[in-house]
Amino acid sequence: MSLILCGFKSCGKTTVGRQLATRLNLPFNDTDMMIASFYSARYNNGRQCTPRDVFLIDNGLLFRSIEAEIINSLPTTPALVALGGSTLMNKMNRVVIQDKGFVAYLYTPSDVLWQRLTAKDAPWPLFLEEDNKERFIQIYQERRKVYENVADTTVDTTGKTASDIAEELAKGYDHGFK
Ligand SMILES: Nc1ncnc2c1ncn2[C@@H]1O[C@H](COP(=O)(O)OP(=O)(O)OP(=O)(O)O)[C@@H](O)[C@H]1O
Ligand SMILES: O=C(O)C1=C[C@@H](O)[C@@H](O)[C@H](O)C1
Ligand SMILES: [Mg+2]
Repeated sequence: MSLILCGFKSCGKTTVGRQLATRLNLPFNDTDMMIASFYSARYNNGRQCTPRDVFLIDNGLLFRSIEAEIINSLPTTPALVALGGSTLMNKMNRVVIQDKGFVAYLYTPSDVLWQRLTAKDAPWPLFLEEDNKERFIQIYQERRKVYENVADTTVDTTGKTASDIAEELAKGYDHGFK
């Protein structure tokens, strides 16, 4: 069974996912990184770039279209998948993902996320022109409902280290999430 991590930007999908993949001995598929690799190979003569670079090309349009392809081509064999923060805002992606494996939502309180997002040198593209907390809270609440609807389980990450969260999920995986 594949285990798929979803949640808001900076909740820890990549950090936890990498540790969990090692712990469960599963291949790690981080869709944001796959988008950047796909773009580098197909459009950038193999020159490396970040997911953010791809996002900034046309305010996310190309990013979204590559993302949909990547989601469709995720392996059918067991893997650990870390999604992007907005992957599940697309209905087709939601349908495909729910069919690909067991989805875990990493719930993180908005204040913790706000701190992480505003502490970064490279802010989230959507915030480049709208760097205000009210807008962030609105997006947070909209997305939270979607994550909760899609996910098969929720892990409250409050006060936990990435390795605590990875261990909690690894135990759930080992027991078939019963
Ligand atoms: N449980 C945690 N406690 C403290 N810091 C954390 C925790 N999980 C992740 N972080 C930190 O938060 C930041 C964002 O983590 P990460 O990149 O894993 O998030 P993400 O969900 O993959 O974000 P994105 O949606 O941008 O891919 C990193 O600096 C990471 O070290
Ligand atoms: O929350 C978002 O809107 C995003 C989160 C990242 O993981 C990337 O998928 C991209 O930067 C968009
Ligand atoms: Mg990530």
